[in-house]
Amino acid sequence: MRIVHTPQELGEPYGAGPPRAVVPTMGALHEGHAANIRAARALLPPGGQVIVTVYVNPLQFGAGEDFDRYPRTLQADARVAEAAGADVIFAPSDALMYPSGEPLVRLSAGPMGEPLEGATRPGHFDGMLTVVAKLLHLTAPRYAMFGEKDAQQVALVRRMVADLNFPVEIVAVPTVREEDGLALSSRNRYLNAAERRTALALSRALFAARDRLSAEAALADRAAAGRAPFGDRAQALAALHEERASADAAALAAATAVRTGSAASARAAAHTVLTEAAGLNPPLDLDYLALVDPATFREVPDTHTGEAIMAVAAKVGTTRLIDNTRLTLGAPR
Ligand SMILES: Nc1ncnc2c1ncn2[C@@H]1O[C@H](COP(=O)(O)OP(=O)(O)OP(=O)(O)O)[C@@H](O)[C@H]1O
Ligand SMILES: CC(C)(CO)[C@@H](O)C(=O)[O-]
Ligand code: BAL
Repeated sequence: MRIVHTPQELGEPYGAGPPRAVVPTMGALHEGHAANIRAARALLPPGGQVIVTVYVNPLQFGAGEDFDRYPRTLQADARVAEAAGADVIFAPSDALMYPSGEPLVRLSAGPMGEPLEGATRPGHFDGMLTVVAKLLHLTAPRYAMFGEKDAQQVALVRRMVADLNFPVEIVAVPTVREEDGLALSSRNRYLNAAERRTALALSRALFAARDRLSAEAALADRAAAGRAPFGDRAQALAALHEERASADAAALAAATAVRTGSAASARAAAHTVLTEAAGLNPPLDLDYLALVDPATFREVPDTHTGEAIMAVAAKVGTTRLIDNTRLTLGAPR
């Protein structure tokens, strides 16, 4: 495996050589990145080239964010990339990426870039799309891999290549998690042990929403099959092994108005976990919990049925983390 710094060193330019798959990263590689690299390898025919880009893009960081302290670990990254099956790391310089300094012309993410990450990090997605466009020009891949952990990012990249006719297929890779559920992230290395315990609330909130929906669906199926109903709603969810049921049984018992499989139900389950984590030491400082339409990243109404993305962002100490999961909201029963 080679580390190169210019597009010329990548070999045949602009699609003339064997097909390429690119994995754009900011380095500090972990198993999540490795999954992207393995997925890239699996897509290519023999002789194809897997390129991992490593570039900490100043344009997508706001003032006061962690650009300066972001981990830069190129030699260790090379070992992870090679073990996962990459052929080359492309680590461009600032001078190559931004030859005239801060670019006067840049891409605009538009309305899908405004909520959630876009609201907390103004300009982040314009900077991200601008660098991704440049990396795609420089590497000329057939495929480009992006993690579902950054759900709004991959949705925006898909729109960019569709709206601007980029000749590349965007491939989304499922989120890799630690055994206890924490989504792998380069920023996890900022966490001490106590902060890491608090940070677990992000994934636990998402799982609580998912479990609530599946417990409610099972409950409705049971009723539809004519089997005896449980004593009350809380008892029913507990019997169906919903993780949170015992902790918020009272709230559930009172929540008779909550429709089976509804957005409100999912939001309530997640908020129970996040509220509890706000009282931990150190506390979880919630930025947002959102249940959004995957096509717009706008909040879905309580009447929404079908696919939705539940996304969460929070700070623990000085570290800001994000996570998300896909949920299917049921029709009213
Ligand atoms: N746990 C994960 N599973 C799968 N893909 C991931 C995971 N974490 C990051 N990725 C993907 O790897 C690519 C590069 O991400 P990046 O280098 O920013 O790493 P990161 O771990 O997300 O870091 P950060 O801490 O900055 O969020 C992105 O497409 C991202 O979605
Ligand atoms: C896609 C990306 C490499 C662009 O800088 C970055 O946003 C990331 O690491 O997700
Ligand atoms: N993982 C997305 C890149 C960023 O946080 O800037």
